[in-house]
Amino acid sequence: MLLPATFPLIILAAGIGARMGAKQAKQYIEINGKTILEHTLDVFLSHSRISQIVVVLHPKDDIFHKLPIAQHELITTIIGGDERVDSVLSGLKHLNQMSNKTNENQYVLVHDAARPCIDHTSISQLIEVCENDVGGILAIPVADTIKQAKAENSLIDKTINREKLWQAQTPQMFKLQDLYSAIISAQKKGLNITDEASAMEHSGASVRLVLGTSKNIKVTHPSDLSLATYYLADKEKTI
Ligand SMILES: Nc1ccn([C@@H]2O[C@H](COP(=O)(O)OP(=O)(O)OP(=O)(O)O)[C@@H](O)[C@H]2O)c(=O)n1
Ligand SMILES: C[C@](O)(CO)[C@H](O)COP(=O)(O)O
Repeated sequence: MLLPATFPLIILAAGIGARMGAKQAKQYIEINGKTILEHTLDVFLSHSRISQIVVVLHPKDDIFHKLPIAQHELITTIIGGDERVDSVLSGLKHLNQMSNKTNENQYVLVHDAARPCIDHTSISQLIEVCENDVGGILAIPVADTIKQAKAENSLIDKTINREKLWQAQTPQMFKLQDLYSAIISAQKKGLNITDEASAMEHSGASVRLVLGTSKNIKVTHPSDLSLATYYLADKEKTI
């Protein structure tokens, strides 16, 4: 019987967490005795379909290599860039260099270190939908009424029909070569690429939306920490 395929993962941990405003980058804030980055890595290291993890770090990071998890055999580290998309490119280039022969069908998953509440079921569902497809992302339908502001920003221009609106999450999964080409081409056109899917969309690809959960928050502002703490404690109870 054929074993299910396994895939490399890029974990983006090169941000500075400006909106969090903590002393250290937000991925190193401790929740329930572990850093946010360790929580995130633990979920993927214990998932049977992840073959290796490239952790993308800030050039001035002097914390990661002091953590015991840095010694894990599936983990390698590299240095990221100024913007999130530059860090993704660093990860993709590294994986390309590591593989002996270029495999056009090699998929890769990309995930924000700042999303520690990701769960095994969501990862499995994303992989099952995407592994023989163009690729896709975890996302959830927008739950609130959405307003568009006028130029002045504090007056409502109109209410947007939210029927087709989804909030993008990570992980996102695409073929490595397709994603690399899509990002390079989007950058040449000067497009603002805030996630992997947007680069793929600009390349004309039909990207799949895979239903995630609202627990997979991106820890961005100080107020997100209590919610992440609650979700992570809840997750540990169920393991
Ligand atoms: N140059 C960058 C910028 C961001 N990230 C990573 O991308 C994820 C999502 O980005 P965001 O939440 O914006 O993180 P920060 O850039 O750290 O936060 P801020 O924008 O508030 O500074 C995070 O895990 C972050 O570490 C990265 O690897 N490289
Ligand atoms: C990729 C992402 O997590 C999707 O929601 C998000 O776009 C990245 O965060 P940023 O704050 O826009 O850098």
